Amino acid sequence: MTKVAVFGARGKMGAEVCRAVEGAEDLELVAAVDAGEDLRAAEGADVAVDFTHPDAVMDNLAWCVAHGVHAVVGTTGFDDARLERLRALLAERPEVGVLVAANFSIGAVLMMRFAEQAAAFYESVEIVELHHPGKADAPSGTATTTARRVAAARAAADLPAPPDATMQELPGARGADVDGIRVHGVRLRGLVAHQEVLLGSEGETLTLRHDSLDRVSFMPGVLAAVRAVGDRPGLTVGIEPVLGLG
Ligand SMILES: NC(=O)C1=CN([C@@H]2O[C@H](COP(=O)(O)OP(=O)(O)OC[C@H]3O[C@@H](n4cnc5c(N)ncnc54)[C@H](OP(=O)(O)O)[C@@H]3O)[C@@H](O)[C@H]2O)C=CC1
Ligand SMILES: O=C(O)C1=N[C@H](C(=O)O)C[C@H](O)C1
Repeated sequence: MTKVAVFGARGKMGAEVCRAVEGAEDLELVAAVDAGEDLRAAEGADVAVDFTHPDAVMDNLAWCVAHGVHAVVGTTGFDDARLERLRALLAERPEVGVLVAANFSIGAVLMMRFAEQAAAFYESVEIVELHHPGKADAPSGTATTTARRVAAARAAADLPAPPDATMQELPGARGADVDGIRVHGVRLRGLVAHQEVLLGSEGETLTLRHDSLDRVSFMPGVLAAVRAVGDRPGLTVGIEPVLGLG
């Protein structure tokens, strides 16, 4: 049995993860910790799963690494600087594994890969992410990750910036600029987590869309990561390696 602690256990994702762990025969939920509660409840855990808040996650991970607890992290807000800090923490405890993923749903992982593959073939690309109105961060971690991967693929293909004649705009009208890719955010009651990648060239467009209609969509990826992280010392970014996607 792998002993699992959940941080953010009373949140939307944390509660779903607690249910998924309790329903898995090879996993045991040993701690369910929420804001203001003592992380020491997780001391006996093999793996901690963090779905908290971008402001809280780094302290939680510092605690995990210091206590030799592997971690699976869904909380967003990981830029290069944060990943570097995490690598530095892990260098002190090289036996510990931490897996950070912007999105644990299989469809979203595939969407990001397909967008990266298509990027070199289209002059234009923009991303629209659509989420529930309780989301704290914008753009979403998934949209930011997608934009960075698309931008890298375009750069590798020597593509110039997407065409855009805008000379005059209200602030925000053209979305956020992530590595030169425009990302637009929608917050709407009734939504869970959705994204469209719009690609266009002369005479055609390609739209890649993914919808998480229920938070159960993230659970197969989270459980696969929980089962794998103990055998992956150091930092793993994304769930592709765990899914055998290379
Ligand atoms: N990678 C992925 O596949 C996914 C990632 N996410 C990300 O996961 C994060 C959480 O999302 P969601 O569940 O919707 O958010 P919620 O606000 O519903 O849940 C977050 C929970 O964490 C609690 N919390 C805050 N600080 C701490 C702390 N220091 N220790 C323990 N618990 C804490 C919050 O308590 P309180 O409300 O009292 O502050 C709340 O109960 C977000 O960053 C989101 O973007 C979401 C879905 C999928
Ligand atoms: O806050 C959410 O809900 C989600 N957050 C992640 C993100 O920011 O990409 C993953 C998914 O989009 C749901």
